[in-house]
Amino acid sequence: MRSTRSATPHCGRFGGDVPSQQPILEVRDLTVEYDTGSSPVVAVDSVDLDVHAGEFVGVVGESGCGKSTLLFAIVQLLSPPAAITGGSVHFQGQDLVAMNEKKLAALRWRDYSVVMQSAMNALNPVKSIGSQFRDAIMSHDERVDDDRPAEVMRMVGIDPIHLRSYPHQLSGGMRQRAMIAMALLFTPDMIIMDEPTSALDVVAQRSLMVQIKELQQQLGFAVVFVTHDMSLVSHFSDQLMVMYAGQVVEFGATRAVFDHPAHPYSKGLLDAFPSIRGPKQPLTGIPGTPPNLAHPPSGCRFHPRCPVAFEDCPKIEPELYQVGPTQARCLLHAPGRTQPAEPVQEVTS
Ligand SMILES: Nc1ncnc2c1ncn2[C@@H]1O[C@H](COP(=O)(O)OP(=O)(O)OP(=O)(O)O)[C@@H](O)[C@H]1O
Repeated sequence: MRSTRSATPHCGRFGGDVPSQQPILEVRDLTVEYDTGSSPVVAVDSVDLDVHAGEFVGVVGESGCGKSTLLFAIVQLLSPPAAITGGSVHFQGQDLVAMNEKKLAALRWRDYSVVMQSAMNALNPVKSIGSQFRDAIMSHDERVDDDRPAEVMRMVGIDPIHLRSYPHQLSGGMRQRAMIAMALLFTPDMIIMDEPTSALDVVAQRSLMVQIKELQQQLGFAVVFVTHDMSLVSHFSDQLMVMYAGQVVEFGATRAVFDHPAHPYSKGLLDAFPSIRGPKQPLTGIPGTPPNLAHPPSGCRFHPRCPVAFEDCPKIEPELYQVGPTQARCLLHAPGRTQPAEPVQEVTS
């Protein structure tokens, strides 16, 4: 059986400190388009991301900003009309974009696993959990102890007797836990999770998140975790990537982004959910709606909704600028620029 690892402290590419080791996942300039027949929908636009061993990276943003497309592109599970049109994904130094399906299948489950939103869709309804675990084991040329399925079930808090159960015989929370158990069969180096708790009630969600975090700290795997729930990432992720309209608009240590959001969109997201720390504040949403990614706004994509937009925002495309320990794609932070006293435009709600 593969050995377990211990987590090492480190931080991401934009985190401010010097990473302690090579990233296990290096995403560079990754671009994904949906071919819609007319104008392509650029759902992921030149995204960079480094993930180090044992790191928990949260990816947040409103619905439709490209979070799931990014995850599917990283693990090479996109299907038409989506396609990677630029950039690279290296996992442990291996180029996943150039890799054939056979080699990818050998890496999946063993070196990295994927846990999606709905276990009911991911699990085969006509096979018992144990039989699906055996299929995953047998598809790899890897020796695994006979009691490993029972062991991973125990790790996620499910009685191994349920290896005999079919997915429909388990509750939603148990199915998600069973998916996570399956993801742990080979003790992978990284688990990619796309809103794994979104179908659960708040209590089950918390308990599953705590368990994921404990397992991550105990076994040392890295996690890339997509959610629209800021309170989840505030508790569990080390690094935070905020996406808007297919782009990374802010990246940094989670605490730094929460304490001092550098992008007006990050601030809007934070102001839209209740904080358990500090004084009670009225919740404010973000006015307007995310743009159509086939025709994104000119300049800064957030400018039509931004409360502090100024005259350059519709004209100049911002880059990711270093802002203290984080990076933000906002012209307010462009070198040599100063913040105007008043916004120059009305925000549409
Ligand atoms: N099959 C498709 N054809 C065209 N455009 C698509 C298709 N699937 C997704 N998109 C577009 O790609 C963009 C990104 O979608 P994606 O599902 O990755 O966003 P998301 O942030 O994960 O949203 P959610 O939180 O709702 O899952 C959206 O604007 C969406 O309209």
